Amino acid sequence: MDSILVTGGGELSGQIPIAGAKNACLTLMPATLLSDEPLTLTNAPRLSDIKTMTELLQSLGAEVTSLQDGKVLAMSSHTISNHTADYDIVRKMRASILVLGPMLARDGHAVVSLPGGCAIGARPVDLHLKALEALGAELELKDGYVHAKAPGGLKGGIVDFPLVSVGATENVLMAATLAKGTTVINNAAREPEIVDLADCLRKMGAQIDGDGTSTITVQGVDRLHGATHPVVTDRIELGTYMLAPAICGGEVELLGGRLDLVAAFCEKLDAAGISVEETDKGLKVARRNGRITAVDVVTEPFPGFPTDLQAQMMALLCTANGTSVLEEKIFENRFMHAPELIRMGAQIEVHGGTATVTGVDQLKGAPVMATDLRASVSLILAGLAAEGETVVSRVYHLDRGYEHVVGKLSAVGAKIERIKGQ
Ligand SMILES: CC(=O)N[C@H]1[C@@H](OP(=O)(O)OP(=O)(O)OC[C@H]2O[C@@H](n3ccc(=O)[nH]c3=O)[C@H](O)[C@@H]2O)O[C@H](CO)[C@@H](O)[C@@H]1O
Ligand SMILES: C=C(OP(=O)(O)O)C(=O)O
Repeated sequence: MDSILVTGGGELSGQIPIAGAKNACLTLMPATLLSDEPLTLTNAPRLSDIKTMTELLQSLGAEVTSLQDGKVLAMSSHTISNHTADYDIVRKMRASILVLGPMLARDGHAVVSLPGGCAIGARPVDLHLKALEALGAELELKDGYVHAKAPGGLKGGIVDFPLVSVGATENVLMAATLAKGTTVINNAAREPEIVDLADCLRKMGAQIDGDGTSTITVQGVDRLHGATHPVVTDRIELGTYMLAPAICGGEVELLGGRLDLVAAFCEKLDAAGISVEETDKGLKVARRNGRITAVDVVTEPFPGFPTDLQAQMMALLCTANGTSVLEEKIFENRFMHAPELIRMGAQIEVHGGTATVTGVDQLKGAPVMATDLRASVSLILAGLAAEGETVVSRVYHLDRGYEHVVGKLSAVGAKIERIKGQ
């Protein structure tokens, strides 16, 4: 198993290009199942999760061709030849549940394995299922699979989400595009990935209003057609690399970065003493002066501070002046990076969903273990600021969400390399 060796110290300078968003691409790809015409995605990220979604769609009968080194995905789903999403693929990636809504909407039946829990929390899919039931789906849970039917086709309905779910909003939004009549989704997620999905679906002929707000209205249409769509910039990759100069010093420009994607995160960076400037090409980030100032962070659905940047932000706050309190409100077990950061000399106390971080002068390199995607990259960021060498093991988590992490960070002066087979 590969690991990443980071040698700390030294300021960073230069440019890092930001890829298309993993989480947008993973919901745009299943949209191909809604139409018998081709859907082409440009600006796709080159990630193992995208390969997994490719494998899943192919298992359902879709053609998926990766062009231009993986940056373009040409997909076509003339017919869905298999309506069962198998456990062996679904268990690798929770976003697999997103094939349920499209298959059900197009052909009136689908069988999808339940994804099960994961390291950061239980992550049930009850909200996906209830939302589809509101559109007339008949569901049965059997042998670990959701067996879904809509014999006369889905019908528009009112979906009232009791809590904000990105995936459930995406699933029902896709399903509603082909349902008969009008669907209203209340308490919908407002993430940029939802807006990107709605933009793509509109290009395919869907009638959607209100995406980006808490109420989305969908007027069902008889069929969707083909389209070409660029995947939105990855705001989590953007935020992650914004933290590199914040932690190490220096100045780095994030190409393709947009303030509107990371506004709440930038407010916290500002309070911590990090400057963010808009340029023609993206965002330029530098540490204003001296030591980072401690700040408190609460994770929330968009437009709040994203849970997917909490681990990376914690890495920054480990060397801040003062005590920071981080409250994780989305996932019940998303502080697994804390014990690893403690191995590097950080002072962190975790009680339930709250982590209290008291800044230390200097982190020290150590062997550490990645437990999930964002935890992995937080350990790399901490390693960049630490004295000596840090070896991050289990980096397959990282490959799910960061393309060319070693190349991107080396290009701005970081001392980082991938070590094969350790
Ligand atoms: C592929 C993808 O886009 N993943 C993102 C997506 O995950 P995902 O779509 O799975 O996250 P959700 O927004 O659905 O989860 C939010 C909360 O709702 C709960 N919940 C969700 C669904 C459900 O049926 N029942 C239920 O109780 C979850 O356990 C969690 O506590 O949004 C998360 C929150 O921004 C991000 O961290 C993930 O990176
Ligand atoms: C939690 C994440 O992804 P997923 O929902 O695919 O597990 C993430 O991107 O940080």
